[in-house]
Amino acid sequence: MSPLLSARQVRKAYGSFVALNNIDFDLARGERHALIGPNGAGKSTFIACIAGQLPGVEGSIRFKGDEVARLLPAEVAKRGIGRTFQISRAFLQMSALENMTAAFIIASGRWASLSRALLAEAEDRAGGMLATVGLAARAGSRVADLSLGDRKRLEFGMVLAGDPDLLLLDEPTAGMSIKERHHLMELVATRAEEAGKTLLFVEHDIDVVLKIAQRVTVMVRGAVLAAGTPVEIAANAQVQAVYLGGHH
Ligand SMILES: Nc1ncnc2c1ncn2[C@@H]1O[C@H](COP(=O)(O)OP(=O)(O)OP(=O)(O)O)[C@@H](O)[C@H]1O
Repeated sequence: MSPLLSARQVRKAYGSFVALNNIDFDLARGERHALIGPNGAGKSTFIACIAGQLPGVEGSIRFKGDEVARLLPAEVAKRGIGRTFQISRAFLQMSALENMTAAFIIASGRWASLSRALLAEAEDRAGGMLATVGLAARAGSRVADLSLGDRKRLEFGMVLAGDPDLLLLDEPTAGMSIKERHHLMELVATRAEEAGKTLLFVEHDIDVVLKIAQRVTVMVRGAVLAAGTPVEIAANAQVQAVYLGGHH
């Protein structure tokens, strides 16, 4: 089967600094794929390239066979690529339910013609999604009062509201305790599998990666060092050298 996403010779420079140097990368439909590597390897840059957030991306990124490398973020989203965002300050005073409702209204594309019926429907679906991500009991809580883990669950639910085929998660567990990290990523993996979503995530915790990912790509200094199953990657001498060699 042809890959859901296929990147070829992707290159991105910030001024004279080359952050991504001719990346080749394939993502199979339905797969949970982790992107790992030391700080500054280019992982976030690659995620941003796929999401259409960076100008001047060279090379090819095909999604469902179509070239998406130079589309705007909204166009990329429309084609079925969703990425998580930190909830912005303006929305922190709103409840979890209100944020999730907004996500469903935006996903419906009918923001401009908001009716009572649409609002009720969005609220209903938002309640269901909060339950799906384990936040039913926090529906009325202000986002500002949620724990980091609960906020990340909310952000994950909000990207699921857009019903993308491919979910991009850039360090979804940053700042969380080991236990919380495993809980969140188990939830993400289960929900992604149930909904038939493809998952590409950046994660620094190798234990989480080895448990959750079906395939792993290791990046170092803007290039792909290795790609394979978690077992292959864990046994790869070059990868071990990077992680044990003090570059991490
Ligand atoms: N807007 C920018 N302007 C200039 N250089 C940038 C910019 N964004 C990122 N870089 C540089 O590009 C390189 C890759 O950064 P990127 O954030 O993609 O790496 P990363 O693998 O995600 O790292 P981390 O694990 O620390 O998040 C780094 O050296 C970074 O300093």
